[in-house]
Amino acid sequence: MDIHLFEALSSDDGSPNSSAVIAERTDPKAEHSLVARMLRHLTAMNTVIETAQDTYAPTPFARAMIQENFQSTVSFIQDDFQIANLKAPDFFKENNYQAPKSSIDAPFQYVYDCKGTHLFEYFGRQAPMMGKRFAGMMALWSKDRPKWFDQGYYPVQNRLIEGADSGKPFLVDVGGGSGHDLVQLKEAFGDHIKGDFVLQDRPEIVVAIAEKEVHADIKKMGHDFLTEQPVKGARAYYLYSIIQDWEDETNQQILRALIPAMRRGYSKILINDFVMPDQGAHWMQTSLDWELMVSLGARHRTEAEMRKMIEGAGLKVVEIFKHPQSVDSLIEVELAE
Ligand SMILES: C[S@@+](CC[C@H](N)C(=O)[O-])C[C@H]1O[C@@H](n2cnc3c(N)ncnc32)[C@H](O)[C@@H]1O
Repeated sequence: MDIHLFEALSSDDGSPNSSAVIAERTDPKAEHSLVARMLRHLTAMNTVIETAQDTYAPTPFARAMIQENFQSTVSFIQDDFQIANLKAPDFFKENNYQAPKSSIDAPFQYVYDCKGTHLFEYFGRQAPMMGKRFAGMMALWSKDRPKWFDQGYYPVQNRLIEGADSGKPFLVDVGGGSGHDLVQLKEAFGDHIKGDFVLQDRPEIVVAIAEKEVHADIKKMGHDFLTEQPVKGARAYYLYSIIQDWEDETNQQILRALIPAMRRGYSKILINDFVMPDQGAHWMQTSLDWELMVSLGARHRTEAEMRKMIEGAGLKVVEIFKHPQSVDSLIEVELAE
């Protein structure tokens, strides 16, 4: 990425070129023999197609690598995060092989020498561009997987759109990152939904999200979700990949902060998260569970653990929805009786 190899490969609209031509187009310009070796390896990895001897064309994946979110994802995983995985054994050794119990004392903090600072605070205080790369990765993570509002998953029409007051906030994406979810929901339902869409995140993340990335009519708002929700009476408060990031006490604080804003019998909280099965977890769940431990000292929960945590915050689980081709769950929550 540093030498813009994927851009060089995809110039000429992806027509095949020799390694010499591709090397000539890298920026900063890399030595031909280095680029040729990269291309040979990328071919072996099925990222590039060798159409003839020493002649290369990009695959759709290589072309996608030009997009900002793909580049953010690779940079975050490779440059920012991989080091925490590599050093995790040292962290475990120093901590007598105990699993991290706190989100401010995990392998990430060990590596970045920031014990006492949560990953998201670290982004805000010391590394806003790391935070932006992280948000790009989250946007890519949800791409081309079933969306919570797709057919066969959560019945948005019946459960949210019907009965929604026009002119009132429709959905608040709490800790919504780059806003990809709201953008896609808006694209899927268009004018069907009358109320406002609100994207909330930490102020530095909201500032870092470029205007072009979210529709102008999605309101953007810096808000700390540990404090009382300022948007009152929305149809839904949506939490995607939020609950998985924190320990139970903090999650209950996040959920309780929504309660004063909720209208009884009308407002819902929608939690989009992995719910770990009691047996036979999918590798996507187990590997993300590991990443959560390394970066946030956090974990995925089983259904029983989720219910206990949600009910302990003074709320009730109405129903848990799953998509047949996905390992995510959408938990619909309302105020307790
Ligand atoms: C795992 S990401 C999920 C982002 C988004 N929901 C998505 O799925 O792409 C967690 C998000 O929570 C945000 N966040 C962390 N602490 C926060 C706080 N105290 N208040 C508001 N947002 C916060 C982070 O900035 C980040 O965007």
